Amino acid sequence: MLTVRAPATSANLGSGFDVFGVALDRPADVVRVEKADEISIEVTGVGSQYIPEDPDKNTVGAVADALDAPAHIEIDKGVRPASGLGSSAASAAAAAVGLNELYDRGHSREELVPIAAKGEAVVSGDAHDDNVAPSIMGGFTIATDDGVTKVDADIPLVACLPDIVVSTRDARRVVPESARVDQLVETVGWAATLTTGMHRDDPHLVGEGMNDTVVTPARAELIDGYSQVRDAALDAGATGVTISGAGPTVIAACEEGNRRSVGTAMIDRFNSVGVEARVYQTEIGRGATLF
Ligand SMILES: Nc1ncnc2c1ncn2[C@@H]1O[C@H](COP(=O)(O)OP(=O)(O)OP(=O)(O)O)[C@@H](O)[C@H]1O
Ligand SMILES: N[C@@H](CCO)C(=O)O
Repeated sequence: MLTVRAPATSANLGSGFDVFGVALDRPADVVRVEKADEISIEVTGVGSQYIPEDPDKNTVGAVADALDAPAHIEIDKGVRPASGLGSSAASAAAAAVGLNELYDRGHSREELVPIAAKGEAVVSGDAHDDNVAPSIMGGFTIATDDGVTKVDADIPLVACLPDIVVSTRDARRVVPESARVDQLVETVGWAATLTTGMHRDDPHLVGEGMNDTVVTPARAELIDGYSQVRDAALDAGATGVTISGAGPTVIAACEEGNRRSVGTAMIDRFNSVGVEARVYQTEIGRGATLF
């Protein structure tokens, strides 16, 4: 039996819709894989009551199929489903790394990204790579059809998860079908600024690059209190704030010493609009770890 820990991730980061992602130091899923004649799945942990054990409906089933690697797969969820923290991707990433090793398939970490993304297609109808790439490879990742570029970056982050459920499938329905040229121009500027910030470990450039006038405003409507929470985080010293993945988690970049005050401000503001929330004081972390 092999054990793999794969981290939560935050996709998009505002200006990088379906492209940018970061691995978070915490929380994480822990997945155990053991060779078997057919695929079977057991799920425990946070939100496990909402996660199907049917291999056709769980992200890890699609990964085992793609690797032709039948196994008994135990998933201990640390990442709540429908959180915007890449919950479905963390399990898929862990399964891809574990089954690749168990069956000695010889794929590189980068080659495992599109394989793990097949699991994402099962739950959201779309095989986007922006959560599985950082969960497998760690750091800040730029995932395109041409492959994954990874930057090891050190940026303090606060992820605030409200007690609201937003499925990726629903959040993709509100994404606008088109954008104006002036919006494309500003998005390119922000994306370039964010990428430079990651290279320089500069939370101010990263925060500025987390802006977005195309997808985030449409999705903000799905999260009660989003704009108030964003303002509160910025007032408390966050350098940038946006929706994490498809939401409802709200993610803030900040300086090392500001994580606690930013997190407290975000929770308080969600509470003030009647929404319970919890906070992860975290940072950009490593990819899936095999034990
Ligand atoms: N192994 C798994 N872990 C978590 N959710 C799973 C898994 N397999 C299937 N699902 C289903 O996927 C859905 C959650 O995935 P979804 O992409 O909506 O959330 P997320 O992964 O937290 O968000 P995001 O991709 O925005 O970060 C739930 O309906 C859940 O039942
Ligand atoms: N890029 C994806 C991430 C969520 O899985 C989205 O925002 O829909």
